[in-house]
Amino acid sequence: MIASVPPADESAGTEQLRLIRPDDWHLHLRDNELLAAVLPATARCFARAIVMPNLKPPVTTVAAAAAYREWILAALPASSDFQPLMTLYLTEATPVGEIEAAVHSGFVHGIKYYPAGATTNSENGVRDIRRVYPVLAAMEKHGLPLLLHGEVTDPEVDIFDREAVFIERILTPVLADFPGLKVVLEHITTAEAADFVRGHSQRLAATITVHHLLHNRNALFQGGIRPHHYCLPVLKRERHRQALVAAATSGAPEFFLGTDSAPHPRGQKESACGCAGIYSAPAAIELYAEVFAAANALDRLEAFASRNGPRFYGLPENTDHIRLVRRPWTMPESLNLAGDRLVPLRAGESVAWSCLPDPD
Ligand SMILES: NC(=O)N[C@@H](CC(=O)O)C(=O)O
Ligand SMILES: [Zn+2]
Ligand SMILES: [Zn+2]
Repeated sequence: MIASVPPADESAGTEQLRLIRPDDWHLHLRDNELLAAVLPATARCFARAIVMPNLKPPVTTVAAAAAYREWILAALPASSDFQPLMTLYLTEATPVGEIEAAVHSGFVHGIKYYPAGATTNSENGVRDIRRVYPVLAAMEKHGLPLLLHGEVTDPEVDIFDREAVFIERILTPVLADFPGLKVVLEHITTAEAADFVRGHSQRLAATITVHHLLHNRNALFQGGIRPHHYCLPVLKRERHRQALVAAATSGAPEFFLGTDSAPHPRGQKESACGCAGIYSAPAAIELYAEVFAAANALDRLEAFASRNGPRFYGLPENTDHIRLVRRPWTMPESLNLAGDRLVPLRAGESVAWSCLPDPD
């Protein structure tokens, strides 16, 4: 929880923004102590979140997603009406019948594709996309979106090119073979990805994280190695960051907010082989506001954060609001986690905006 948000200041002149309450269309909530530690940070501002299924073991069935959903609901603060939107982890053994069950469940909103070995807990992911073609056909038929971690794992491909090569080798053929399939290219990191998504906007969308909007790859090596800025897909060069800011702040409906907030205990980040993932939830909407303010596009933040996502997923917009006030506060150096600590994005530094509930 954020202890350091100052009390509301009604003084004239403080810049304020009222937004339809936003949603997070790409989130890692984890389980056990981590779930309890991180859930309030998201629920304080976001109404809903697409919850990623890369637990150990992965959430591969509707029954497992139902149990995980109950677990999340039970871990919420009593006053919260936050809604987890569940996903299933696609494996080469996922039966077509699971897709029908997912559609009928009413709480599964997408199927997550991890190329095996591409990222955290992706060992059970897909090695050969052709093996899941019958499942993709069922998703196309039922209108259930495919959510992609869009990086190839071919060790011959440079890590900075893995997203662009994924678009060429996997995404392009999948879109051609399943012309009615709805697809989200998750956490895009390159100008090429933004251009590609723009060119297929009827049925292809993309989430954009706040860390890819704020930072380029220099942030990984600022005065020394910075494990808390390591995530996948890895941060790219400045021209890509600028292209992502242009896409997010354009208001175009195919781009929407997905934090990819991905907490790992400090001990697993500050390590000789540290985990990939940036924990951004404690200041997510506030940091997006910084990005939009810097681009002179605060009037487009509501489209990106609150309207484009529900429209793509076929869900209603939220009816309540939040208030963002330009009032700085300091993010703690680290946050509580049973037996360890969590180091959030912007640790020990100032965040320009504060998020408050709207009184209405
Ligand atoms: N983004 C990351 O760097 N890590 C994510 C997995 C993912 O979204 O690829 C995680 O679960 O830790
Ligand atoms: Zn991913
Ligand atoms: Zn993720």
